[in-house]
Amino acid sequence: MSFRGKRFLDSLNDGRNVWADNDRVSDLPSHPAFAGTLNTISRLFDLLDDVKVRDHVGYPAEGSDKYAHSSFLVPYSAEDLARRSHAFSYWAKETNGVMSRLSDYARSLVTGWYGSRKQLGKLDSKLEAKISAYYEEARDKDLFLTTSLLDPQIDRSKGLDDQRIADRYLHVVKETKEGIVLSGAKMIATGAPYTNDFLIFSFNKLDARHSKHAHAIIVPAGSKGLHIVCRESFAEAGVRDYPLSSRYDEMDAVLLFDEVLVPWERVLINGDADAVWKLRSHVPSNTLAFHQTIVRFVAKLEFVTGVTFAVADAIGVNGFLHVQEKLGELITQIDTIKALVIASEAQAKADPSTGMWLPEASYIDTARSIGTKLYPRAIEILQQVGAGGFVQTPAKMSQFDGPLSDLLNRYFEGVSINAENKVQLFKLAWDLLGSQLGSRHELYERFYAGDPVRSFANQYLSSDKSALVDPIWKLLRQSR
Ligand SMILES: Cc1cc2nc3c(=O)[nH]c(=O)nc-3n(C[C@H](O)[C@H](O)[C@H](O)COP(=O)(O)OP(=O)(O)OC[C@H]3O[C@@H](n4cnc5c(N)ncnc54)[C@H](O)[C@@H]3O)c2cc1C
Repeated sequence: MSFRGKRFLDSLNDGRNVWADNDRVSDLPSHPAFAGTLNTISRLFDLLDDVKVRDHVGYPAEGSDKYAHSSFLVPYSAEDLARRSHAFSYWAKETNGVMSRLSDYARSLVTGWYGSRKQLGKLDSKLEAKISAYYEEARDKDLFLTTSLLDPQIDRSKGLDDQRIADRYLHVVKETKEGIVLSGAKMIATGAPYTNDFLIFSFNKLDARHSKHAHAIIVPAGSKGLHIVCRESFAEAGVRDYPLSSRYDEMDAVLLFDEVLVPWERVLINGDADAVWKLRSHVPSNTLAFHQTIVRFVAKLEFVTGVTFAVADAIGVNGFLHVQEKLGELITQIDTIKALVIASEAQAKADPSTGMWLPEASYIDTARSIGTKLYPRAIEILQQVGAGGFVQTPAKMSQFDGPLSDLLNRYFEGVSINAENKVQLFKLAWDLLGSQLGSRHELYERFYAGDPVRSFANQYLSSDKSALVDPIWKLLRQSR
């Protein structure tokens, strides 16, 4: 292992409270729930130390003598944007598109803030300096970052005027010389157990009177009083039977704050609901981050398509017309998202206020919204093509070395694929569509970008309606 992967793993030993079941995990890299995923991430970090591949994922950072991940590159040209896009794609393909939150999303948000620091600095007198210092630290130390923006689902019909809700949503309990002290919960944070810092602010617009809940903060994962409560792990299955779960379980967690002190240098905004909303809805930084989400989505669709094609070949169903229709549909999915990535990059332009070279946001929004429907459909097609084959497998690959070996080799073979390879393929497909990890991914693609219902509705609300409706009235006027 080279320098960066090891430094990343060492950085996790910071006293953080990661809870897996009832155990507080003392050594993440050796714990079966995290070992496989951490091995994957540290390998990705090491790519930046490898002179043969580092240009695929990094760039020589200004003011620093070494490469930084391209998610930290502030784009001022089409070349810069292409470099960012290539890095997102490269990392995503390294995990077969399955890992979505490899920190390049949250890093991009910080990069967008940094590129807009002068404009955002108007929100608070100390914000520009705080953003600059944090960006440089995160870039130069390869910090792994994630976001946690939503509040716990207690009673969505009530808001912060309800005391039960106000007490449980993350809020400031006191201010001290050192910083602000917060209690309450946030959900969900993907990658939480192994992040270095959490970017935390409210996803929803808050009313000015809810100032105790209005903050934008960067919280170190090792903060005293912060509990990272993980969902059930999917990673403990063996690599031969669950090739994805064992390597790529990103882990999701709820964050419980029990009087956590966040030092002032990490408090970007405190008590100002309007300023928090301006940061949260800041188009240039969101655009840089959302761009990552659609680039990595192409890699995921390609992977599902590859698996589905292989399954169709393995059992000889690829000649049936309705199967071909479905396999063709998968290609249209890839091309749809790819085309939106290309369109967003081709129509990129300099942002008038920051000078950053930003991809066209409307195509990115469309790809994110439509992706919530494409992914479940891709998985449905995989199910339709492989049908009962996904459960016609022995429990363990190791049974090929056991007493039934000869019979398994005879009865599990496919068109021109031996039994062992075919079962391995179907187990991979099951891990994608039917395992706990597979189900989590369908949920993820439906919701990671926010509530899809409100996302589609927002596209309508923010659209240029007159450009579409005026021609209708013009035609009708001409028809009178
Ligand atoms: C696997 C996974 C990983 C995630 N990782 C992250 C992460 O790393 N960081 C992060 O910040 N977030 C993450 N999220 C959270 C994600 O952003 C939210 O799930 C999403 O925004 C929806 O919010 P919710 O889950 O609270 O659903 P809710 O908002 O509670 O919605 C539940 C249902 O109620 C409806 N509903 C609720 N309120 C309203 C309303 N006011 N108007 C109309 N309809 C309403 C919704 O349409 C939906 O049908 C993750 C989610 C998943 C599933």
